Amino acid sequence: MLKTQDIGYWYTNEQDYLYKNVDLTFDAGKMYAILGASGSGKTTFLSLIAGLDVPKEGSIYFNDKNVTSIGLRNYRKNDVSTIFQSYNLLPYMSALDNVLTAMSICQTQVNNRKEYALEHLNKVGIDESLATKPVTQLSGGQQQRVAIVRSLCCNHDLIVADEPTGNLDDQTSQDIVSLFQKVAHEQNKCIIIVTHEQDVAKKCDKVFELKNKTFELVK
Ligand SMILES: Nc1ncnc2c1ncn2[C@@H]1O[C@H](COP(=O)(O)OP(=O)(O)OP(=O)(O)O)[C@@H](O)[C@H]1O
Repeated sequence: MLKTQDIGYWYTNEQDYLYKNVDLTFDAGKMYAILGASGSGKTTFLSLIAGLDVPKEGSIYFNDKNVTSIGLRNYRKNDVSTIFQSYNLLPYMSALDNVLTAMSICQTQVNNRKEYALEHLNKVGIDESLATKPVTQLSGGQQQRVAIVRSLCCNHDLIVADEPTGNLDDQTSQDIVSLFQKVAHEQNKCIIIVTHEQDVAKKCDKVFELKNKTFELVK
């Protein structure tokens, strides 16, 4: 589904590159973790595969098409959903409206978008009364769950998530990871998670560790 071919990235000087010649393949129906020390470049890598930035070298292919020929905007709208560390919810809207707005932009094909969104919010413990409050009145962990539901409701084939369980208690974190697992395996999606948590990585089908500027397959 997703392939990186010889990609390299650096911010200011090429000599200070984060990585070079990265050739990785991510398949549909699998959940991946990316581990690595703070500052190693995990978030940067997610922004490349999410089409938010472009590599300095090499190319990224989604279903054998170069994402630059798909067009980054089309790629983000139709193919990939991103869960950001900082949630990036629209603060003046309710949780439900955040999800519905994303579904409308992505043109999610379901019979009743509101019912679908509420059902998915419910699955992660956000009931209708919470879902209709301004999202800024929700706790950090609740907002994180709204951001996760927003990405799942777009029904894109690729979901990338930056520390999606960083703000959640153990039980909620396990529930979210199980939900991701189910979505990957039963709906044939590809899910790529940046995480510091070994427990999360253990539940993934494959794990890459970013170390010494190289991605190593450790599981
Ligand atoms: N916009 C930027 N301009 C210059 N350098 C940057 C920029 N963003 C990140 N960096 C640097 O690039 C390196 C990789 O950052 P990145 O956020 O990708 O790491 P990370 O592995 O996700 O870290 P963490 O686990 O702490 O979130 C860091 O040294 C960071 O300081």
